[in-house]
Amino acid sequence: MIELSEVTKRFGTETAVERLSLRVERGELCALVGTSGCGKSTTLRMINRLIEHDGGEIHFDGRPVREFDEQALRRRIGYAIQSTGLFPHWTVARNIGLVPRLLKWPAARVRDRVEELMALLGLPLEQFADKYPHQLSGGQAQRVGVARALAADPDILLMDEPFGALDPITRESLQAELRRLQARLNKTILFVTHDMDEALALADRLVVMRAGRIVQQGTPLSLLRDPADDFVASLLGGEDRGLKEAAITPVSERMQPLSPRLLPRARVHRSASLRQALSVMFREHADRLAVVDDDDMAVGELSLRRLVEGRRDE
Ligand SMILES: Nc1ncnc2c1ncn2[C@@H]1O[C@H](COP(=O)(O)OP(=O)(O)OP(=O)(O)O)[C@@H](O)[C@H]1O
Repeated sequence: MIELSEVTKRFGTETAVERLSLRVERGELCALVGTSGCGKSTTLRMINRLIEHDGGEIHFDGRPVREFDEQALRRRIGYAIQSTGLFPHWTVARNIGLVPRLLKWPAARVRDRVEELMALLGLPLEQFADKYPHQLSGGQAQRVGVARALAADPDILLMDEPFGALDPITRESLQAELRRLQARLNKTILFVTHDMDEALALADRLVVMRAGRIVQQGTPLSLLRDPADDFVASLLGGEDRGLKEAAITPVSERMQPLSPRLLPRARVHRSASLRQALSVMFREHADRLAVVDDDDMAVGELSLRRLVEGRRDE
């Protein structure tokens, strides 16, 4: 879907990205992480040619991006950024319909698409369609930005901290929306974030960059368990790595069958994370939990020992 081979970008004498090779497969959600200034945004912007690369090759759908007409390329690649980039004098509906209108979709189809996206992103039409960006909260504006990026149904979404600067609750609900969209629409997403928990929770693949290069890539679990060096280990959370691993491992993976022993009162849902289970144990002073389903029926149990040692028998 997107393939970067030995891509380099220099700004004057400074090398922002150096011989970077990366392949993002169709339907994959890939997160770029790394310290400030390591070249994440530059990498993203070279893909849709907001920045031209100096060396190497970038392919989109099997063709070098240089061969595409720039505007045509950008209409096929959704782009959402933290500052949203909405046009201030346009209504929400007009902002969302921008790319479909540029693609000369008939007016009725544009209208239907805008309505569909507003519903998808939890922006009720009556309430938001005619508002202007300055009348929106930060989180609502970011939803509009994501809706606009999705409007022409691009196969690829590039997202540069689209949920930055949001409170944790709004952020979590937008992350959940992104996961749903990803599952439903099978988009290829390349995502830049500073929030390691966000990257670990959302990404199929994590790509760690340092000084313009990739230092390690793999699934969140593989990187947490086996960071290539101290830099990766500390970026992923240092001594908190264990808890971060627990946060992305569901209880259902470690749960044991119900034993004949009396079921503990403290309980946790089967879809909760091991980190949440640990938190319940800590709060309830319990070393064993009942694992329950949506109907609050016990479907298994989880001991502290099993939670902690689970990996031994994997
Ligand atoms: N237009 C530009 N002109 C000159 N230097 C630039 C330009 N854009 C980026 N750079 C430099 O290139 C390097 C990489 O920048 P980039 O924005 O890609 O980093 P980043 O990893 O996205 O950083 P952050 O996490 O802080 O957003 C930085 O050192 C930056 O100063």
